[in-house]
Amino acid sequence: MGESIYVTGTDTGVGKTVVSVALVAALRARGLDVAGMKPVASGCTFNGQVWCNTDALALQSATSPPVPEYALVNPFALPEPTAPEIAAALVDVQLTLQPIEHAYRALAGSHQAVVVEGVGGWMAPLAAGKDQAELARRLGPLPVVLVVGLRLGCINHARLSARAIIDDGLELVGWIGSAIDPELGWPEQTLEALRRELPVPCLGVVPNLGDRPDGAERYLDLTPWLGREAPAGPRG
Ligand SMILES: Nc1ncnc2c1ncn2[C@@H]1O[C@H](COP(=O)(O)OP(=O)(O)OP(=O)(O)O)[C@@H](O)[C@H]1O
Ligand SMILES: C[C@H](N)[C@H](N)CCCCCC(=O)O
Ligand SMILES: [Mg+2]
Repeated sequence: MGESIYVTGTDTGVGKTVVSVALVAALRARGLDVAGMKPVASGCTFNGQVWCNTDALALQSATSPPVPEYALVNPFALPEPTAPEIAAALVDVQLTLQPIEHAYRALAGSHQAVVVEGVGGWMAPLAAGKDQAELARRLGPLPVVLVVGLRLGCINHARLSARAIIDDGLELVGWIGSAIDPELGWPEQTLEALRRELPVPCLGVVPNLGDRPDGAERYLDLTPWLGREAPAGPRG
């Protein structure tokens, strides 16, 4: 389970799903059986049987066989596209960590690694008083990767996020840029500033891939993460 990871981002809509799917593919290319997971998804549609979310479906289809049932990939499927605590309250759901841990353990039992996509940015709570840090800790602790959506303002958001993850006592193994804004001015200089200011290595920069951002794994280099000296202690 040394290759399992928690994927967070500088905000919502910054490329976490694009990168999470790419991480599943990149780890599979290294010969591992890998599952993707989106424990809490707000913004779901009813397919006639269950509520489901496009991020979770993308992660489920990226998963190595045996493909797990949807409820393991996404234990909390909340209809409205808003903060989880609001989305949960709207359908009278109590969001707790236990069902997420149960689903994660099941995935980790059938696969060698699990890529877990978080919700929004790092400080978006899962529920009142329940931070994502608590979940990442409980699932491992899992190491964390930060997806930086490359747009104006991302240097500040990336530095704040990195500081918060490290302050929360989690291991931040690297960051990955995703070029969500094709109009961003001075992209190379922005990347240079991110490389200089962030205290962890860059594991890749996904260029703007247009309307169908598939195949992002070819822009990742996981060596600084997987080749690192892992800290002692329990791992997810
Ligand atoms: N490198 C890229 N090239 C082109 N489009 C991209 C790229 N990265 C992300 N996008 C697009 O930006 C949008 C947001 O990306 P994505 O859904 O991965 O973000 P997210 O952080 O997972 O969002 P959420 O918080 O809703 O889970 C999507 O439409 C996605 O296709
Ligand atoms: C609906 C959206 N795509 C995400 N699933 C939820 C983002 C929650 C962000 C909460 C916040 O930080 O204000
Ligand atoms: Mg997503």
